[in-house]
Amino acid sequence: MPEPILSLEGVFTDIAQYHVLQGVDLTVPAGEVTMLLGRNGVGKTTTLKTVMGHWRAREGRILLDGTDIARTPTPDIARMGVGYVPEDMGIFANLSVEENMVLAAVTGPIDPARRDWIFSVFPPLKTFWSSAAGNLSGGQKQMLSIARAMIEERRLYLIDEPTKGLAPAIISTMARALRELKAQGASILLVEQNFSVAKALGDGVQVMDDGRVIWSGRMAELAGDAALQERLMGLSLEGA
Ligand SMILES: Nc1ncnc2c1ncn2[C@@H]1O[C@H](COP(=O)(O)OP(=O)(O)OP(=O)(O)O)[C@@H](O)[C@H]1O
Repeated sequence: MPEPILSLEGVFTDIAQYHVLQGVDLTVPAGEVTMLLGRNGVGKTTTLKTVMGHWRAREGRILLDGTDIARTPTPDIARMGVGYVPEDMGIFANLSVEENMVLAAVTGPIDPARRDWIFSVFPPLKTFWSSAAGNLSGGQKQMLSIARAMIEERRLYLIDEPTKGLAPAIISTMARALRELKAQGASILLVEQNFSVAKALGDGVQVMDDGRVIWSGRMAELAGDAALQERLMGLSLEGA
């Protein structure tokens, strides 16, 4: 198993009076795609937001390549090479696709080679480069959201439900983009409810319930064990 690029150790996060994360322990091995699975409302999004510093852990350690970032400001976490794709996409509707991308590049101007690679992965972003992001289709907005995280090479991507509500052809485009990222050596922590996508992309799996990780292992093991899927998530990956 490769060294972890990210480890959470005993992370507790409160939102208002709610104890949402209740001692999350998880690791993301370098160069792997780690799926974060679990029923609705168990704390997957809160886990990503806590890593990114949008919510602050009350307790616990968040180690990025061994450095504790639990108290690090979010912009510094981004500059340390963590890209975040939020569930609500986080794009600026009134700005053009280009302006959205320029704002997402945290270390300097956009590298033209990187931009051309993104155009090859998501061709509509080239077509609509000067258009307002608010006028894009739902799938194109999701492409822009992922492209914003990809505009600079990151060590770790935190991606929240990138295929939610999308048509199958666009889901394939997303899956291809994530595979290309991985092929470049990036590590990815991915929340994904579409199990055929999860199965196709995931190397490792962490399953959450009630604010904790209740199972971790290899995707091949979970995908091949219907009883385990049922026990962990009340769902079957069979036939997905
Ligand atoms: N801003 C908030 N205020 C109050 N409660 C919140 C807030 N954000 C999340 N929660 C609660 O925290 C719990 C975990 O939410 P979270 O979004 O992390 O779950 P999730 O596993 O990502 O779920 P889903 O799959 O539905 O997105 C839920 O009970 C949710 O209602």
